[in-house]
Amino acid sequence: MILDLDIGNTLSKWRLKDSVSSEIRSRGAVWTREEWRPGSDIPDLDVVEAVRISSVARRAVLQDTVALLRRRVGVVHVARSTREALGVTNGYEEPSRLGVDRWMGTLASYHLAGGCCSVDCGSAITIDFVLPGGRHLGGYILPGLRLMKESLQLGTRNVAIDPDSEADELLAPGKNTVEAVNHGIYMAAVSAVNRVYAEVCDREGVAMPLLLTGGDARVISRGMRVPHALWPDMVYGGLEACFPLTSAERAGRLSGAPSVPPPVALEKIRAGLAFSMLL
Ligand SMILES: Nc1ncnc2c1ncn2[C@@H]1O[C@H](COP(=O)(O)OP(=O)(O)O)[C@@H](O)[C@H]1O
Ligand SMILES: CC(C)(COP(=O)(O)O)[C@@H](O)C(=O)NCCC(=O)O
Ligand SMILES: [K+]
Repeated sequence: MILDLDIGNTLSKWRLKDSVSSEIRSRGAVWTREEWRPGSDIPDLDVVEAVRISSVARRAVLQDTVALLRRRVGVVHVARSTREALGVTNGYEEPSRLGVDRWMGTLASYHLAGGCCSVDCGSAITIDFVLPGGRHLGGYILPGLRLMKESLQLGTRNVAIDPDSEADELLAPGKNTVEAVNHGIYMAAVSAVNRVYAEVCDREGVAMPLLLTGGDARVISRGMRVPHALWPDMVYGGLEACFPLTSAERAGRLSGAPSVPPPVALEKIRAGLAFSMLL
């Protein structure tokens, strides 16, 4: 079995993948914290031959996790943000500073769709662009839904937005504090992603496929005005592409990769942008 770990600021996600069949056997998540407890937090390491890790948690968390895993597992791959990988050149002045989850998501999205926009709706919402040809432009970081809500300190933090709510309802004026907060942060996140996508496509003169991942991807997806695909395993996809271990991965097939709808024509994106400026 292969153990894949995606350690984010809020949740540490894991999944077990069969190294022969490439099937996902199990998955789970625990709150990101200082210490991992094998058995309760992560599955039985006796069945694991190799581990791949993407972590944006504090350095000490990663170091301890790697030390623990190296004692038990023969192969441990730790992903890093590099200047270039898989045909993509990192747009950061200091490439190693780009969050490795963004780098993994970007590499996976480019592998699947070519030039694209990849959005990760987690603790933070990150929006990254790669042009056709592989030049990563850099991106945008804004607070995620939960962080925005917590920062208001109105005692609404534990009332999550139902991911099945209709976008129309979430965009309507709230009639109590919980609603007003939930609808406000939703409006902030969704309009930022829609606007950033349109602005960058306009600026670069190319309509790019759009891919979303992260804990809040499903609800944000409902408010998106342009065609896009959801890819819950996008970060894992980057790990698969960087450290291929199964025959499917070596053939370039990434788990759970969605079919990506073609973007709308650039003229339409520009018309939408021009319209929003007039209001
Ligand atoms: N069941 C859930 N538990 C925790 N967070 C959730 C859950 N469902 C949705 N979320 C949202 O997803 C975010 C965490 O998503 P995730 O992509 O795992 O973030 P990160 O990679 O930053 O840890 C939270 O900030 C919260 O807004
Ligand atoms: C921006 C992030 C905090 C997002 O983390 P997440 O929401 O996935 O937990 C993470 O990618 C990170 O720590 N990045 C380093 C800074 C940067 O990318 O510029
Ligand atoms: K994120």
